[in-house]
Amino acid sequence: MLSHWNCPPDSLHHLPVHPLWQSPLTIPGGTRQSPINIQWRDSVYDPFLKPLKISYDPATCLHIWNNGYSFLVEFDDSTDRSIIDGGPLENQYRLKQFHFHWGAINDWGSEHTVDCKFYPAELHLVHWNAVVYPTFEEAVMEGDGLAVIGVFLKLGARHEGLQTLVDALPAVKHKDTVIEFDVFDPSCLMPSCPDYWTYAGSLTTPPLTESVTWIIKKQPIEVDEDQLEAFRMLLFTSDGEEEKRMVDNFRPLQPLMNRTVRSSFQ
Ligand SMILES: CCc1cc2c(cc1OS(N)(=O)=O)CC[C@@H]1[C@@H]2CC[C@]2(C)[C@@H](O)CC[C@@H]12
Ligand SMILES: [Zn+2]
Repeated sequence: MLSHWNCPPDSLHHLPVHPLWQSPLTIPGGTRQSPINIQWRDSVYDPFLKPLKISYDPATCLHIWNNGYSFLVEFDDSTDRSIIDGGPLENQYRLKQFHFHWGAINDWGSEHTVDCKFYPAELHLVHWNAVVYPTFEEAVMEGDGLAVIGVFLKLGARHEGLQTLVDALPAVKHKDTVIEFDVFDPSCLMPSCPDYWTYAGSLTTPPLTESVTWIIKKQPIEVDEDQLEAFRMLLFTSDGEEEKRMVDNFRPLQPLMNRTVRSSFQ
């Protein structure tokens, strides 16, 4: 029996459901929810898709914030110094923040799957359409408001660029802690291969708005076990509360409905 999002029922493991998702999992009338399973053979090559252009200024990095759901590395988005352009996008989009989703163990953790395969973690770089909308909060509510680049993390060699971020994580162990983090170039987290899938979707955390053009890189980046363990020692809980490890902070797969996933590669 294939579930409505065409992945076989999760017979081996009963995937954990984060408390945030124990409430109603669906948005009434939602037709373009995320994450989804990307069935490689069903994706459609689109020769008109352009290469994705990424230009980030490391000096726009501001701080790391544990918001009780993930840790966000936030950027100064008051100018067009860190932007993406091209790809499936009509405008350039400004980098606002990046964050990750991961599992308690390496068998799962990513939000998107490829042919029903989970990766241990997934990086999201959140950008907004400052050409058309005056603020990020307004762009969050619009169909072409956001563009999120997704990069899968797989277990392998230590990622030197990620290590500077990993070394800072103990300082944001608890929910609502923030530390200054003022130089970081997220381009170092991009895989070398330019290939990507793209589809129209949503935020995977509240407000779950259907405002995201997703750009999912085909090639994962490699990180080592110690780096994944560093993510898992963060807490969902504030200082003084009973400790709950920040793990399994990914939303369950959502139905594809009437959508096509396009690929930039054949
Ligand atoms: C980490 C998952 C996360 C948090 C947030 C967004 C997006 C997020 O990840 S995801 N997977 O791209 O959906 C976009 C909306 C953001 C929110 C962080 C908190 C806010 C910035 C609010 O203060 C106002 C808009 C909110
Ligand atoms: Zn995310």
